Amino acid sequence: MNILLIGCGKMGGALLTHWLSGPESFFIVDPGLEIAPDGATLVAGRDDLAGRKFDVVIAAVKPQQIDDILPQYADAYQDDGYLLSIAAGCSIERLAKASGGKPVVRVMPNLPAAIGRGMSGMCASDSATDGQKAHASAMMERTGSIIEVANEDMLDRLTAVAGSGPGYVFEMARAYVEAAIGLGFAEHEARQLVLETMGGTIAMAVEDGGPLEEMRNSVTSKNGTTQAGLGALNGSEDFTRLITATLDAAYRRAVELR
Ligand SMILES: NC(=O)C1=CN([C@@H]2O[C@H](COP(=O)(O)OP(=O)(O)OC[C@H]3O[C@@H](n4cnc5c(N)ncnc54)[C@H](OP(=O)(O)O)[C@@H]3O)[C@@H](O)[C@H]2O)C=CC1
Ligand SMILES: O=C(O)[C@@H]1CCC=N1
Repeated sequence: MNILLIGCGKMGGALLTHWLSGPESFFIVDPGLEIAPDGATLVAGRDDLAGRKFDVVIAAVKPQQIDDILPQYADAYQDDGYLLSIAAGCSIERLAKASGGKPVVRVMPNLPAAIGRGMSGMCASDSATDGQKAHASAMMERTGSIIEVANEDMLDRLTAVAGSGPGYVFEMARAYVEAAIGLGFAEHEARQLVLETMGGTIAMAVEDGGPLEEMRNSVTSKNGTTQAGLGALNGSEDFTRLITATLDAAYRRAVELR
């Protein structure tokens, strides 16, 4: 199976590292790339394809570039080929038009796919076959977990939760480290304390599977240090409101990008 990856930046490149271990042959077009990753073939652009046809074309460029770039490759699909897009927001209708009417599978990955811990969502056009959906899903499973959502609006909501999610988590970790430095730790100590605390806590929550509120309470001694800290963090529910506003803003942006 031949696959053309259009755009091999932060997200496309992260996914590719796991895709390259699969059975497909990868061709990459990205003007910023000088050397192809091991096992892939770099092509300069549309005119460098020598009439080659692809079973899957993957759009991993910015949503704003889709309408300019994808039509250039509209005749590069096999008859039963499909388009897989990871572009935030960009609708199936727009993607189908830009690909010359090909079946479309929209996937929303996230950056921990780089270490095989991605969390993706997927939804497809009515024209996509079960085989095409199963193939896209299997590709994403090589990079972590995937769920199928009922419709595109839910994919845009998933983008706000999981696609952008690592950005919020990195920012929380950054602020947490900054505060630990403020309490007197050296930067490397603060980083270790915070990342091990966050990582260990998340791993425990996943392994336990119980209600997060109960797990939080199991740390919180009456009139103890955690209660004091949580009072400052979310005593008047400001943190809850902030997280809600964060997801709402990201979702609204996904809708604008449709
Ligand atoms: N980053 C993330 O965490 C996530 C991103 N996404 C989606 O992935 C897509 C890519 O985002 P991201 O990887 O962050 O962005 P990047 O800018 O890192 O990647 C886009 C790549 O496309 C290249 N490019 C530009 N023009 C062309 C062209 N004409 N043909 C082929 N390639 C081209 C860019 O090269 P150059 O830099 O030289 O312009 C760049 O390497 C977006 O649609 C985004 O919504 C989805 C989920 C998560
Ligand atoms: O910020 C963005 O638009 C992309 C999509 C999800 C994560 N990064």
